[in-house]
Amino acid sequence: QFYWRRRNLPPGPMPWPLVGNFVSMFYPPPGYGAFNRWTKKYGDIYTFWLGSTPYIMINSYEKMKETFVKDGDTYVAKKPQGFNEEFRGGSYGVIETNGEVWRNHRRFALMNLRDIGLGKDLMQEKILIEVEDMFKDFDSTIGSIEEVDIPLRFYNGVVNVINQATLGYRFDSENYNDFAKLKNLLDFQNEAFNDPIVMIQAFVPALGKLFPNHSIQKILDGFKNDFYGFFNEQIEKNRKKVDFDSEESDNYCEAYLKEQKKREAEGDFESFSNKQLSNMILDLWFAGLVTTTTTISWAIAYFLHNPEVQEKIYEELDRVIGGERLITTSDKNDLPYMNSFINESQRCANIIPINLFHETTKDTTINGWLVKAGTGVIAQISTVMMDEKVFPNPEKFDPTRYIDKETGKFKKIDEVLPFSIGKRQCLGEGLARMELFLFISNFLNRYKIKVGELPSIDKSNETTVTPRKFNGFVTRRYL
Ligand code: HEM
Repeated sequence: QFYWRRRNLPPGPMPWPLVGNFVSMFYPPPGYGAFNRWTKKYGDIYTFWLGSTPYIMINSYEKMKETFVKDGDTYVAKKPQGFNEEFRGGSYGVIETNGEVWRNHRRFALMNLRDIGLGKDLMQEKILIEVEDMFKDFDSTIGSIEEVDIPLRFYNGVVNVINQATLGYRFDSENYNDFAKLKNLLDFQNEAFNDPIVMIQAFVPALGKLFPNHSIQKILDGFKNDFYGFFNEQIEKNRKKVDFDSEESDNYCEAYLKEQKKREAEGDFESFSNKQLSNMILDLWFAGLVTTTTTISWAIAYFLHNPEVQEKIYEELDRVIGGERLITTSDKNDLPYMNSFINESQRCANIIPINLFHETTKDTTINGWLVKAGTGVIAQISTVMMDEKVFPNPEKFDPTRYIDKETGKFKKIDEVLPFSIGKRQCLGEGLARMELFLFISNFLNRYKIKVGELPSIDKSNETTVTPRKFNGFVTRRYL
């Protein structure tokens, strides 16, 4: 059957019965090796099978532009995944929905992010409050003989940014227990999905029955009530506080509840439902938290591994900032090396070894192959970010790749696309970029870091790219 179906698809690695190419993807983990190998062998378009579903992989920036950008509407849909709909109780949220639901809610979320301050200085102010809180926390550890968990401090800050943006409040000492409970759930979920037997069930659900202790359904059931319970409780608290007469909203939930009321008054009880709201908050929370914190932890790990990078960063900060004042986005253009460092961290951390699963919305042609509507397609960003033609010696961490030799300014390279490409490009890109810049530059400006043991930057022991864990000491640079 595979043989028959493969005849009409771009050539690629031979799939195995039941699992397709899933197993080979982990030789070696987390998958870059296999995708690179196949790109070299079959070119920038080939077919990869997950279980019995084929996905056409797009592996160069040029082809991504031809498909996901120039013909965006054909590549806009996500391929529905059964386990996801079962978890949510239907098709809800923004990450996995299609058509009108997706379009309306993506637009509304983007508009709201802008309104609550992304386009103005308001979002920056909120992030800088978290930066200062992180400073207080780090400062209190100075002189202690115990090493501190450095990535955890960033995690706390990023959680507060996303919680402020979605629900309008931050976690502090008074509600720390809520946060601790939530963090346990998130850690549990992250670890569970690092197990290949769990991951493959997303594509071959029947395998769950063979491995009852690793059943994806059991794992999802284990935390879904707690997650929805937490978000629903916060939504109801918010509902009680909303001033429905005011046009201004301070967070996503408040704006949503106002829109809901407006639509209900017009007889529309469907499009802004309560269930959609809890799923939207879940999506924004999940998509925004792990990605950003994982990237920051890798950036600090690369910093620790590269003394020459440390020197250049400190030299630029001393020259341009020259003291402990807070760095803001208005300093961004004057810190080309810092921007290059963050860019290279995103490229090398390459946290999404296989991008999200799309499908074609109509019959089309890819590289001369006729492709039917509903065929899986993936913009394989991790391969493009390791393309040795664009990034010579791609394994090397080298921020100078982005420094223009003549002007000394930051130079954008299109192939660095951690936020993906096309109509479903990351909805939180603006927020994430602001967070990465403000958290990382302010931290490195204020502190010197010393760690007993360098964090590992080897990814081959895990099936996904997980946050780096490390402890160390910090001291103030200017005191
Ligand atoms: C360093 C941080 C981040 C990275 C690397 C990242 C990366 C990505 C990628 C690769 C996609 C998939 C796009 C595709 O389907 O091709 C995506 C989608 C998405 N991201 Fe992010 N993201 C980050 C931060 C955030 C933040 C902070 C938020 C929330 C405020 C967010 C919300 C979303 C949402 C909602 C989607 C789905 C968009 C849609 O389907 O229309 N992300 N992100």
